[in-house]
Amino acid sequence: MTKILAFVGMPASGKSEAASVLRQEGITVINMGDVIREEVVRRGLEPTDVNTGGVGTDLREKEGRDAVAKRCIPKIQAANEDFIGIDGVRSVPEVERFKEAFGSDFTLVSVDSPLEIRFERVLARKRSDDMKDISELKVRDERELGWGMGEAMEIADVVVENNDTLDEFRDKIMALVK
Ligand SMILES: Nc1ncnc2c1ncn2[C@@H]1O[C@H](COP(=O)(O)OP(=O)(O)OP(=O)(O)O)[C@@H](O)[C@H]1O
Repeated sequence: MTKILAFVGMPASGKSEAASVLRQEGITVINMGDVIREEVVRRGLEPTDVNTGGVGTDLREKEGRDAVAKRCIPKIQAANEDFIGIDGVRSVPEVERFKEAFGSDFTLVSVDSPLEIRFERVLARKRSDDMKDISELKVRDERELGWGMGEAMEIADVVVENNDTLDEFRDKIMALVK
């Protein structure tokens, strides 16, 4: 059976950093956002932020709130690997779908970091779609919480705090992998 480590967390909490620790260990990481980007391409649309958001909403409306998880499951099964990472869990129905498919081999990890620290990191990473003001990060937090991410974080199997150095955080993720 495939063991799965899936990450959930607020914007800029450190999910990509956690995923990169897995990748460095040679573990395949499936990004749930990529599933939506694939559907954008399949529909012949440009991969803009608006189109990705629209297709994500449309998929959830037509195929249920666990739509993206449902599309990830065959990918995980086809990969036929011992260990897989998942970046981008956003709601309880997704967690339920994964638990139904993989049982106790599925471990949900909540990456926790306070707003102020996340905002400092956002300023430092200079990503094109990032916010310039802490109030914009709060708006993004609210949007994610509106999709049920808070509840998904509450049912996580493990909580990893990321409010110290990057090295310390990477060590914690490495310990989980081991
Ligand atoms: N402990 C840390 N110390 C310093 N910088 C960190 C730490 N953890 C993460 N970062 C940096 O903070 C930024 C945000 O982290 P990351 O991109 O991993 O978050 P994310 O949860 O994937 O964000 P999003 O959901 O917005 O895509 C990145 O530039 C990352 O390198």
